Amino acid sequence: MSKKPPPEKPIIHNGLLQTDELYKYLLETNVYPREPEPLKELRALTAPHPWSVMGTAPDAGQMIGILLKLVGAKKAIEIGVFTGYSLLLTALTIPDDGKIVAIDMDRESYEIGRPIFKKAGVEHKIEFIESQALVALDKILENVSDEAVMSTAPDAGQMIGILLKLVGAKKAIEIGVFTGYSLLLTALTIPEDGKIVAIDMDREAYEIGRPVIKKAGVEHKIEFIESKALQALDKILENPENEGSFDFAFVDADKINYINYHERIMKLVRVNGIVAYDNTLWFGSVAQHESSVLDEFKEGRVSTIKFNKSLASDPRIDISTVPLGDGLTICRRLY
Ligand SMILES: C[S@@+](CC[C@H](N)C(=O)[O-])C[C@H]1O[C@@H](n2cnc3c(N)ncnc32)[C@H](O)[C@@H]1O
Repeated sequence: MSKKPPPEKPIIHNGLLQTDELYKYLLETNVYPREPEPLKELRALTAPHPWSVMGTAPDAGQMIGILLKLVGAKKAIEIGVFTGYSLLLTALTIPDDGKIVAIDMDRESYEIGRPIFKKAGVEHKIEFIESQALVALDKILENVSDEAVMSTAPDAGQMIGILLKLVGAKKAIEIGVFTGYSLLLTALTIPEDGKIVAIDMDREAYEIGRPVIKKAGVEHKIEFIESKALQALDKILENPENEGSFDFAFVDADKINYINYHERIMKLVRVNGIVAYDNTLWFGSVAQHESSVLDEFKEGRVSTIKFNKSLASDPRIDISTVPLGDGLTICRRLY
């Protein structure tokens, strides 16, 4: 926008109000006396800009401030930054650990306001993205769906719930927790004095879901182990009392290790107990020719094919692969 020629006539700032006097009255009575110093400074700094009219009007800014407070905003996104009046206002309003993703293709104008954000001590809350907004938004959304795809699919979850009830599971083990969808589902299903050993090397993701687990009143059933799963399983197996002590196991972690997990879990789950493996159809790639598989699925495809083959010929289990979610293979330990 800043590359456009500036307007020939100055534009009057009276918005939809009938007269400049009325607008001036509003600003001088309600807005300027309460406008924080850094915003005043930024407005003054922007005033000589040929496109200063692009800055968010301070009266509208005041309303945005109220809305931010009402929703208790901690994470905000802004499309269209210019020199940053509304951005600074947002940064001044949200808490110290808040975050604003601010998108504008015009870095030059953003740099005008930046020293004031710095001086106001709020620059750490801002992630400026110099980009066309649609491109930036699509990129942000890619990330969200990548993460969302990690969670166990709700239809597979429903089946896990039935299985837990059928085996009367009281003691379960889960490998691959992420934010805890399947973990919470298990915790909600097993009895009050039930126990789940939940293993994941990523505590951060677990902490995202933990408040929900707490609120649901089931946190006492969970023992979270932050560790690489193989190490944690070997440690659990050091105690012979743990052998055959689990009614149910759910595995939803790195595909390359499924074979290794299976050997250990066969020792931990009791005879007649259930083990469910997630993602055993690996986005459909197991039935595709390698040449037509996307690069990011190739490694998982090879591991999954190998794993499925080994389960199919494992005499210690009954198996059934159900096309729920990304493929759920259910095994019952026979001996
Ligand atoms: C698909 S997600 C699990 C999703 C989870 N079941 C749910 O319902 O949201 C996979 C998880 O496995 C964990 N993981 C991957 N490899 C691991 C390993 N070797 N040891 C422990 N955790 C691992 C990742 O940190 C990630 O959180």
